[in-house]
Amino acid sequence: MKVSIIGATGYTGEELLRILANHPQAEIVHITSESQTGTAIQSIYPHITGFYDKTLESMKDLDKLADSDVAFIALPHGHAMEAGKRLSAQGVKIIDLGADYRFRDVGVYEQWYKVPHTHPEANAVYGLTELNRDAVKEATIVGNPGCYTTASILALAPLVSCQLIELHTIIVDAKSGVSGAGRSLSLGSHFTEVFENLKAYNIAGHRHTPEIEQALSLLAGEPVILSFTPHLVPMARGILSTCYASLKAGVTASQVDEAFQSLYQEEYFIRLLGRGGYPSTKQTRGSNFCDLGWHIDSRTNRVIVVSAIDNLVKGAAGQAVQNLNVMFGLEERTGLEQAPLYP
Ligand SMILES: NC(=O)C1=CN([C@@H]2O[C@H](COP(=O)(O)OP(=O)(O)OC[C@H]3O[C@@H](n4cnc5c(N)ncnc54)[C@H](OP(=O)(O)O)[C@@H]3O)[C@@H](O)[C@H]2O)C=CC1
Ligand SMILES: CC(=O)N[C@@H](CCC(=O)OP(=O)(O)O)C(=O)O
Repeated sequence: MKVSIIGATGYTGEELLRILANHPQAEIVHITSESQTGTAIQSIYPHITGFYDKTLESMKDLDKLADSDVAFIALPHGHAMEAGKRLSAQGVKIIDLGADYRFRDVGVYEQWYKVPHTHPEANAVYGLTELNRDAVKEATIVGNPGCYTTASILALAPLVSCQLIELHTIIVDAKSGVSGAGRSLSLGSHFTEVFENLKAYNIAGHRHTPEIEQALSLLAGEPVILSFTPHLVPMARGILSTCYASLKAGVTASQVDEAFQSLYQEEYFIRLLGRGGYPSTKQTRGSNFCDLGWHIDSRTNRVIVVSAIDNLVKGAAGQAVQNLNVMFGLEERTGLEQAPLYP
């Protein structure tokens, strides 16, 4: 299978290379960068072996990439649509790691991302694999989910689909490592700003809010709106999402347990730590696992679900490769079975 990566110099591009180096069916044919065209990838990311002969090409000559079976796009939002449109018209399957193909209603995308959608006819599938596997199988364009959204939707999906919670009470409180902001330099991700610091940002306005709401609304069969607060933590990788909701009257702890078991017991990448479980980012670091633990607070009648992922793996490149495997009829775990890196 011929694979290209558009935007290979960023963190998620790097992570795709790291994972695909161990994927027996993937042959990397093109990798692109605009700032470092002509540079060998080995000189940028010497820790990855397996691609010593690969040099970064420009995506300006996009038609050259048409010999690929599939292209991963790992660009900032707003930049995937032109490549997606042109390459998919030439029969190349697309997996976009950014936000351009995540929304069913392009009006919602335009409202939150402040960019016109130039490929509204794409018929893209939202690539949260565990919830959308059948559609991903048939997809030609996949909008790979965001990192906070993957952790949060997987945490809340059992409760919403089994109708166990009051939908208007959902609160998502999530923390991310700094690689979630990408590799380019900015004041907010500067070492002295982040080290020994913990802060919330984009309260009541983060762009992952409508993405979580879209997925949960589809599961609920009615509109869901919720509060989402992201935080930046001084670590390189990892997302911990703590999700709260009020239980509907009469819902028991064992109904909550059953909801998680019935949705996820067959899912290799979802590890249920059970009622009373405490997921942590280090237990998933470098892996495609999502760990879930849930608690019932009988004093407040709330359920609290804790979810941990690696933002660059299950939150981006790992899930993208999981989707690649589903789209091409491969065993879903191919290239993704590495254990978390601990401690
Ligand atoms: N980091 C994370 O944890 C996650 C990221 N994502 C999404 O994945 C996408 C990539 O993220 P990430 O790898 O972190 O980002 P980085 O900032 O690390 O990398 C961005 C990449 O895009 C290229 N690029 C930047 N600006 C432009 C431009 N104007 N035109 C063309 N290429 C450009 C860069 O290449 P060069 O400058 O060399 O040309 C680089 O390869 C984003 O949409 C992000 O939101 C999704 C889930 C998680
Ligand atoms: C720590 C940090 O800055 N994280 C990023 C989320 C990265 C991401 O997944 O954003 P997309 O939806 O654009 O893919 C943020 O909050 O914007």
